[in-house]
Amino acid sequence: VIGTVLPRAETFDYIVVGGGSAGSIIASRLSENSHVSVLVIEGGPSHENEVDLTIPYIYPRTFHSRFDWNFTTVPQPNLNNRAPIYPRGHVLGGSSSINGMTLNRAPASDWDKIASHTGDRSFRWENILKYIKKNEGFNRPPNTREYANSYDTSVHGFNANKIGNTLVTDGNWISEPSLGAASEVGISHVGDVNGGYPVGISWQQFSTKGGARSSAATEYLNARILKSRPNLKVLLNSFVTRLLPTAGSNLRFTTVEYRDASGATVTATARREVILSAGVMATPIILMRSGLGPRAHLQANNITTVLDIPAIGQNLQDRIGAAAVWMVNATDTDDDIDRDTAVFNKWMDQWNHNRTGRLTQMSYRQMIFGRVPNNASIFSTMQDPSSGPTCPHYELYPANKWTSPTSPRPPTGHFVTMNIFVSASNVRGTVTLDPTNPLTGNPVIDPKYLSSEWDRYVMRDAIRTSARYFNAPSWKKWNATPVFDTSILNDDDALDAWVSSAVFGGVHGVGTARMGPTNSPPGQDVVAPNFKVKGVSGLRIADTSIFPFVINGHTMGATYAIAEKVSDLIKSGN
Ligand SMILES: Cc1cc2nc3c(=O)[nH]c(=O)nc-3n(C[C@H](O)[C@H](O)[C@H](O)COP(=O)(O)OP(=O)(O)OC[C@H]3O[C@@H](n4cnc5c(N)ncnc54)[C@H](O)[C@@H]3O)c2cc1C
Repeated sequence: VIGTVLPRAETFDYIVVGGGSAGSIIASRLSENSHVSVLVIEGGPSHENEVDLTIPYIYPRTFHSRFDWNFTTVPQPNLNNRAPIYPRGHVLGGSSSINGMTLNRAPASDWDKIASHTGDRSFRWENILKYIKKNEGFNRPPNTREYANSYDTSVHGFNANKIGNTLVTDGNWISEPSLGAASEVGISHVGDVNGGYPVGISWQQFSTKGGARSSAATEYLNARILKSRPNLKVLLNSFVTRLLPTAGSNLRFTTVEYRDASGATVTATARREVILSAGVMATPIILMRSGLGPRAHLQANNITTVLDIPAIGQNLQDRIGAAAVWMVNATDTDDDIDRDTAVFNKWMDQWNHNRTGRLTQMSYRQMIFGRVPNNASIFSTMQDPSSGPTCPHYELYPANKWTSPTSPRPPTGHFVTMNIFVSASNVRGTVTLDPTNPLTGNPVIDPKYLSSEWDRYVMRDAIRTSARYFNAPSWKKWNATPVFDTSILNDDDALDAWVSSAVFGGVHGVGTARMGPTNSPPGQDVVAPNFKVKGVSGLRIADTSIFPFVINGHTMGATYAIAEKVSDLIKSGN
């Protein structure tokens, strides 16, 4: 059942706040039991029949659209005071409906680190894998060239009605120099990026199915499911302002206040629990508006503190990216798809005809995860913040076209862009209330990008590695030529200055309602390993905000895994 306004008398066992990547899965799993009633309150519209959310290649059209909350960060001093965009999905399926569809899981050692941090072994890689598989429908695209050692079936799930995970194995021109150059500069081949040990070069996997986006909404809250479950209701275009203590106890948070699609401010109360899944930005904001958060900050915004939880809105971690562009003499890059309508229309016709061709995926074929060398000078002053020797410090992601968002594409020429991400960042930023409008204003996002020497060091090392890769023999045939001044590579200060101008921010934020051990001191962490908010009752959080530290890969897959896990916990009465 889908709607925009709720009949007042209706009550539910569970209310899920935010029908996003995690929320869609949780609502769907809980309502598998027809005796349990579930309400989802989602701020955005439906994903159904929206072409920009369906055709993988054109996904950037969703930025700045009605499907994006359109957040920006505060000006970042280390980015020449630029304030990058911080896109978040404002639609059923949340960010999984607008994201780039790169399907990674955190490396095995990240999960093991979460387990040791929380004291809960069920987060260990070998234990979380069952939730990863439960969520997945792995498939190879049909009729494409098979590359040796490009996937490992033992780490995948094969569930037809779950998130499609499609391996890229097509022989686009870029694959040969990409794999060849990696091997020439000593980057090892990884049989499956999602096998838990991603350091090296591997074939990309995308959350697509049959040439179209496969999201938490398309698989878990699609029209078929919504129609067949009278016990599941989804309210769209309904903005949750805060949670209210439920009558009888000021520490039981099972009442949700929201502004419905008619503009009325109303409440709904769950008989059992509220699950807050509004994402890394909105979850801490909703908690703070509810009187849960750092006391001084709440006071400054005229909000009465119900429980002082200093960790809320703190510990924001992300993976920033920068784009370094190289010109090539190949003619089969994706640049012409973007700048020549006739070329785009040709591929569009093919997609419309049978959902095949270039628009079924993004401009990526391989991805490289790397580490700075063990003997790097940075380790004399700084501890390695990564989760261990098999955890990446950075990611290199070559795109078969010009993708730099900080400089416009030239009208002619063909390009390869190396997207460079810092993975194991040790920067921690904040998300706070808008002091001019604490109840409905946008989150004030300060990720403190590049504020640590570690992040700057990793960025430099990654860029230099990418230059070695493009200078390797396999790229000679394609005459790979940098579009930036390579003299910066020999000068740390010049490289830092280039990075400041080229970084485009992050989209993999975590940590603003972080999970900690059951018995950690009050306020240090927000949720316990069972996802329950510490110190209050009736409330769990399940979304990217709970991860205690940066996920060293793209975050969607890890979010799906915890959504499956929390659903299981709730269903089994834990
Ligand atoms: C542009 C972009 C590209 C990305 N690319 C990739 C990628 O290629 N691979 C990858 O793994 N990860 C990617 N990510 C990151 C990944 O998508 C997110 O980390 C993940 O989906 C977050 O899941 P979530 O459940 O925490 O939040 P979301 O999926 O964002 O869900 C939150 C939901 O809550 C709703 N909501 C928020 N506030 C309110 C409110 N006040 N009232 C009611 N509803 C509310 C939102 O509308 C949304 O539906 C990308 C993200 C973006 C934005």
